[in-house]
Amino acid sequence: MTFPHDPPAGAATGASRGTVLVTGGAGYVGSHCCQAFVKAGWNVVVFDNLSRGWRDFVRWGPLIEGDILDADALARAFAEVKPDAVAHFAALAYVGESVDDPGLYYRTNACGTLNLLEAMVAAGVPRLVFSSTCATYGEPQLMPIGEDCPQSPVNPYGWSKLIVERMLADFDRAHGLKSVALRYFNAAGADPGGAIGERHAPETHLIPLAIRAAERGGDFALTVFGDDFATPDGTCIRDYIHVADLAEAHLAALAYLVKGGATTALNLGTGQGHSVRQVIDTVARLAGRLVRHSVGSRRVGDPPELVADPSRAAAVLGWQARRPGLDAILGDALAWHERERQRQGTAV
Ligand SMILES: NC(=O)c1ccc[n+]([C@@H]2O[C@H](COP(=O)([O-])OP(=O)(O)OC[C@H]3O[C@@H](n4cnc5c(N)ncnc54)[C@H](O)[C@@H]3O)[C@@H](O)[C@H]2O)c1
Ligand SMILES: O=c1ccn([C@@H]2O[C@H](COP(=O)(O)OP(=O)(O)O[C@H]3O[C@H](CO)[C@@H](O)[C@H](O)[C@H]3O)[C@@H](O)[C@H]2O)c(=O)[nH]1
Repeated sequence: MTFPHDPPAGAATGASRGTVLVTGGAGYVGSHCCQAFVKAGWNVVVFDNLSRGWRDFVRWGPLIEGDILDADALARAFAEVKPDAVAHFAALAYVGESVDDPGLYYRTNACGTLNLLEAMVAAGVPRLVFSSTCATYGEPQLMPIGEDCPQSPVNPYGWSKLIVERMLADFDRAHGLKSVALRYFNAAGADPGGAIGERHAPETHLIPLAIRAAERGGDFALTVFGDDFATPDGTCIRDYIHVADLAEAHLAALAYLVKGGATTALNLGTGQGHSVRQVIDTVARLAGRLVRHSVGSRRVGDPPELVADPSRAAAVLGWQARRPGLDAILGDALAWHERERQRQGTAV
């Protein structure tokens, strides 16, 4: 495989580091990464079908409206953009939906990514940063979770991402395509500058829903999915990682690949776990309002605790979360949701 689009030696120190094609760049994590890439001197072009993304989140480069299931559209995008690297966020990411409609998830996340990898090989683009997930670990017994923990997903979403990790190893062996699979724990928070934030429709994630319960008072109540887990307060524990920290890790991963780094997979988390109750209490304290909630039954497939050991990402990328702790994450999330509420003129 030849790599006609390699940036010239020294490009990394010049005005532009090159161009990143960002699939899923109109979504939550992808848009924050576009912002960080451009700030660091990369050009970005977003490739997104807007099925779950937002046109107003595409602010740092042009949008090519296209589907990763459309191999011809991908080929055209590579011919036009000639990217130096790809950051691949485009995927479907609702665990429950993946259980109900596994075909949709294997098609989009696995077949779509296969199309992307084949387009990269055909176009000679040698490096990829991929959004993987801690859902590939399933329900590990030992905390914190290191990268060598056995990967045994418990839902089709997790399997669809693990299959891609397998593809990445094979595409490196066969074609020399180098990649970093970043296994995020729970992405959370919003751009500290307030330009963009977490917007999913429908919204199923804990933090936006807890904020909605605080903002809407009597109108909406959060359901806590179980308080009988074997955790200190009975509710599930997750490792919430600020989306701006995720963006910095993506930048570090690009730099690592540009320097010739080997294909690898890394956890992105803070190493600290927080329970659902801690999230609710912190939102209530920061918002100065009650978070109306009731306790419901467990959600199928929710492990009691998922906390990262992020030490390998520190060693390989020189990265660590700079905004750990719920106050920083929830403070930025609250500020963004307040802006959204004002923008829409209604509660979100
Ligand atoms: N949010 C999290 O906590 C989290 C955690 C671990 C991993 N991830 C992964 O990170 C990535 C981004 O997650 P997110 O929360 O920003 O999701 P998101 O839904 O906000 O963004 C996904 C983007 O991909 C686009 N997309 C979906 N299918 C597409 C297709 N067939 N062709 C082109 N574009 C398509 C959507 O329109 C959307 O803009 C996903 O791959 C997800 O699996 C997210
Ligand atoms: O209405 C709600 C929503 C969530 N939770 C709980 O809150 C925690 C976090 O849930 P959520 O915000 O839905 O995130 P996850 O289900 O953990 O999934 C996210 O984090 C995963 C990695 O952990 C990623 O793979 C997924 O893409 C991403 O959506 C879990 O314990 C849920 O049981 C509730 O109690 N009530």
